[in-house]
Amino acid sequence: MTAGIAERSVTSAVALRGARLAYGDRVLWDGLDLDVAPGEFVAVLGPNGSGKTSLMRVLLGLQPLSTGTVEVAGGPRRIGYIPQQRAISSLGLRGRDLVGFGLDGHAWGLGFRRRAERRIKVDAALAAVGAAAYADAPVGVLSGGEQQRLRVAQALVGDPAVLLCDEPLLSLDLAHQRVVSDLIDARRRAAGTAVLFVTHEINPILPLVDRVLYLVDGRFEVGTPAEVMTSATLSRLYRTNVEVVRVRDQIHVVGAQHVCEDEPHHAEGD
Ligand SMILES: Nc1ncnc2c1ncn2[C@@H]1O[C@H](COP(=O)(O)OP(=O)(O)OP(=O)(O)O)[C@@H](O)[C@H]1O
Repeated sequence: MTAGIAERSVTSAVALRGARLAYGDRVLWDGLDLDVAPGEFVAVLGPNGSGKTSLMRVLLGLQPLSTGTVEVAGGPRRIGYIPQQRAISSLGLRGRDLVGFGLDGHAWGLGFRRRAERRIKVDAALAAVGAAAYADAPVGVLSGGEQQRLRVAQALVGDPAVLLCDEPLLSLDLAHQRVVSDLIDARRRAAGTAVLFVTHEINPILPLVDRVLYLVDGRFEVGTPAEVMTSATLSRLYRTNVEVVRVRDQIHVVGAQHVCEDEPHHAEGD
């Protein structure tokens, strides 16, 4: 059975059943069953090439499953997506234009009333992320953190039922990491938006995480951080001796090469 994205009337925001994704002989994951509840925050972890971005692409309807089914509440149009950060150099684009791309259709050709409604939504999204002050500046002159706030606003402006975040904290300093993760957390609490958050670093978001999906080389584990982030579970996934050490409120993974949490972030374009 080939999967298609279907609208879903039941309670899960995202449901994967028997999901398998393979490129040729290479199986990224197989037999993946995952229900994400409205308002739930799921961290997606795993080393480079384990299939985290591919999972986002499946949920967006851009990549068909090899087998199994995927369903997203409201269909792909109710998904907000924060892609991996790339610096935007455009001087012809303003922040409010970028955020407006998160709404269906274009401002051109709309009647006065629809244009006014659109502007109200964009202004509200800009205000929610604290970007109103630079909404009319060319995006290319803004800092990485400012651009990232605009991407969050763009993902939220369409009132998503599901928010997919692909390493949204990459290249942000600690203060901006906090701002962006707090914005995402506030949204899911206020609007019941389900969040799937791809990251190489669980610690900055650990207080927010309800469950972890950990992908390694065709194997995976789903559970609470306390269930998944253990020496036994990660050693099984990595098929080598991995030690999970808790220091205060942080989790450190040591003892294996290619274990992602203690590696520095890979550079853009990797
Ligand atoms: N369309 C495709 N055809 C063939 N192989 C692909 C395709 N898309 C991705 N891959 C391969 O699948 C693997 C998983 O890629 P993916 O980008 O999903 O990994 P990831 O976990 O997000 O990695 P990273 O942490 O490096 O971003 C990679 O080895 C990649 O080269």
